Amino acid sequence: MPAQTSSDGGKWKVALIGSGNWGSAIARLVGKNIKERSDEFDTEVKMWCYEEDFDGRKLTEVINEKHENIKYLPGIDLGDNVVAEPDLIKAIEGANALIFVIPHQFIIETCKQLEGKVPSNTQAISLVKGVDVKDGQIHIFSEVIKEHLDIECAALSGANIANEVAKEAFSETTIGCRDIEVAKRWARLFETEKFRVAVSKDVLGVSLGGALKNVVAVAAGLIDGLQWGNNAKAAIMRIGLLEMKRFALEFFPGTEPETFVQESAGIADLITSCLGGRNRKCAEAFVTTGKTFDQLEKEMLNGQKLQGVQTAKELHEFLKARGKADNYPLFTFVYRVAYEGVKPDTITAHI
Ligand SMILES: NC(=O)C1=CN([C@@H]2O[C@H](COP(=O)(O)OP(=O)(O)OC[C@H]3O[C@@H](n4cnc5c(N)ncnc54)[C@H](O)[C@@H]3O)[C@@H](O)[C@H]2O)C=CC1
Ligand SMILES: O=C(CO)COP(=O)(O)O
Repeated sequence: MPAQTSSDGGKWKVALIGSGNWGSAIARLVGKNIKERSDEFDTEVKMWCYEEDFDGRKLTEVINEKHENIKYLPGIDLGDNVVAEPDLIKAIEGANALIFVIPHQFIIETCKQLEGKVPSNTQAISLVKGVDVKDGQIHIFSEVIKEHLDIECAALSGANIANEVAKEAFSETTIGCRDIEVAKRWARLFETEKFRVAVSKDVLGVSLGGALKNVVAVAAGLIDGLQWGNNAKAAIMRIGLLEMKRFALEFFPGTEPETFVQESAGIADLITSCLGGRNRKCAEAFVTTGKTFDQLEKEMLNGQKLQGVQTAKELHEFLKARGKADNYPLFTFVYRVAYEGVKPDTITAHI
């Protein structure tokens, strides 16, 4: 069969920037898919790893020997066409399709290292859940990546707990991409029978659903820690979803409100994160142990990163500068609990 072409023509050579819990699960999924679609994708997938020692050895060496990320996704075979690479520039060499999948706090420093080194016909997609707040401005990471590297950048987000996707349990996701041909090609790269992809033009809504739900998931975890039960948690999800949508529409004109209620990147991600995510888990322990979020991240996540608490801080900085913190009471409450010692059990007086 001849190679399929898309708006940029020819085969895509894919590289992943990131190799954490979600990064590794996605590397496995993409690596497996690519083997079956070698007519339009190069079969080898380079996966950039932020190098570290693990049991006295380099983590990348162990990943490449065992085909398993024993630290961030233990027990899952990544496949022999996924190759870990500690050098960022080598990892993207020859690639024309970049998947960004690192914790949001590291995106800017990583993009800076890539500036001027990425050919202009490269396509990118951000799987990062978070927002960038700087100098009173707020941006989604697709925009940040586009700005730094001068390339197009789509977004993928959904109800996608990494360990479940890695085990091939059924999930849905949403790709936000303005160019429909490119969107379809990203969908062919990611879609499997068990990982169902919907395509939308709403890059903003897709990105903001993933970023903002992390803050709501922290609130849901506080409710679990307080043992207030399911009615209370459902209320937090409902109030949180409305706050997410309102924030997106107020500060990101052009966001499609339907994305929040119709797409996996909206309500479904909110639900799965409030039931089973890391933000939820650590927030529950915050109440039951009295430890700080920094301590809990270190003790409970084995190197994985919390996104919701830092996002609450970034949103607060942005909203406070505009005198609008009180208009977003749930986001503001999470910030105050994490950083100002406000007691979780006062939530009903705040929201
Ligand atoms: N884990 C999950 O279930 C899901 C995560 N996401 C999102 O995907 C993004 C990436 O998450 P994960 O892959 O789970 O990461 P993770 O939470 O497992 O983070 C650990 C990764 O960060 C890397 N890291 C540490 N310091 C770094 C630095 N200075 N520069 C670059 N990398 C560094 C580590 O080497 C490791 O690969 C996040 O925004 C997250 O919200 C999205 C869907 C599901
Ligand atoms: O984004 C996620 C699921 O879609 C994972 O959320 P956590 O970071 O809270 O684990």
